[in-house]
Amino acid sequence: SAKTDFIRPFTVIVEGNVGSGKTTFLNHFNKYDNVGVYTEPIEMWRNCNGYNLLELMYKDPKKWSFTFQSYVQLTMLRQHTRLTKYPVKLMERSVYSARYCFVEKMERDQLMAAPAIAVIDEWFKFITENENVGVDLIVYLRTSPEVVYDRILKRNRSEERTIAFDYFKSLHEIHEDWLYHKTLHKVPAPVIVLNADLDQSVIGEEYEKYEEQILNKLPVQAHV
Ligand SMILES: Cc1cc2cn([C@H]3C[C@H](O)[C@@H](CO)O3)c(=O)nc2[nH]1
Repeated sequence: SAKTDFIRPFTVIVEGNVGSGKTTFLNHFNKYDNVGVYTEPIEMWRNCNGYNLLELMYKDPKKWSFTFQSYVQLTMLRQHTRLTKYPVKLMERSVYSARYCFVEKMERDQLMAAPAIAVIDEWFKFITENENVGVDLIVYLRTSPEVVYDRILKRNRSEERTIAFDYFKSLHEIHEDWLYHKTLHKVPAPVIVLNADLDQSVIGEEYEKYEEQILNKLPVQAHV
C-alpha cells in the first residue's frame, strides 16, 4: 500500500536528569489507549552491531563521546519519525535534549573536540529543520541532584556505576537552564514542570494534575 504521508501526532517529550523517573512517568501514561509511548532506545546504544557504545562512552568518554552521541542522535531521529496510529506520542527524551543537554555537557567537560561538536551540530540543524521532528509539549521531570543520585545508586545500572555525583549536579543545572530558566538553548515547545522528587507512592497525583494537557484533552480554543 502507498506509504501514508507522515501526519505528526500530538508529540510530548519527557525530559529530565538521569534517574528523574521518566520510566515511572511513561508507565503511568502507557495505560491510556490513545497514547503511543516511545522509550529511550538504550538497548540500541548497548548493542550497535555488537558494540556497547554506552559502556564505551562511560569507560573512556574522551575517546567515545562523539561516537556515542552521533548514534544517539540517529536513534532519537528514528524515534521522532516512527509512524504511529496513536493521536498522542509520548517520547522519552529527544534530539533536543541530546544536543542541548548531553552534547552540551560533553562540550563543557571538553570530552568532545570542537570539530566533532561542529559535525554533531550540523546534523542537528539539518534534522530539526524537518517539521516531522517537531514537538508540541515538553514535560520536565524536575528533580534535585541528591535525589537522582540516590536513585541511581539503588537502580545500579552497570554502565552507570562509575559516574560521580558532580556529573548529575551539572546535568541538573543544564536541564534547569534549558527548561526552567530558559536561558541556555531554544525551547521547542511549552514546558510543564513536574516535581519529580516526589516518592513513587504519591507521584501519581502529580501526574494527574497535568493529565489533560499531556493527553491533549484540553478543550480546543474556539477560534474567534
Ligand atoms: C538523548 C540522550 C539520552 C542520553 C542518555 N545518556 C546516558 C545517561 C544515562 O546513563 C543513560 C540512559 O539514559 O544514557 C547520554 O549520555 N546521552 C544521552 N542523550
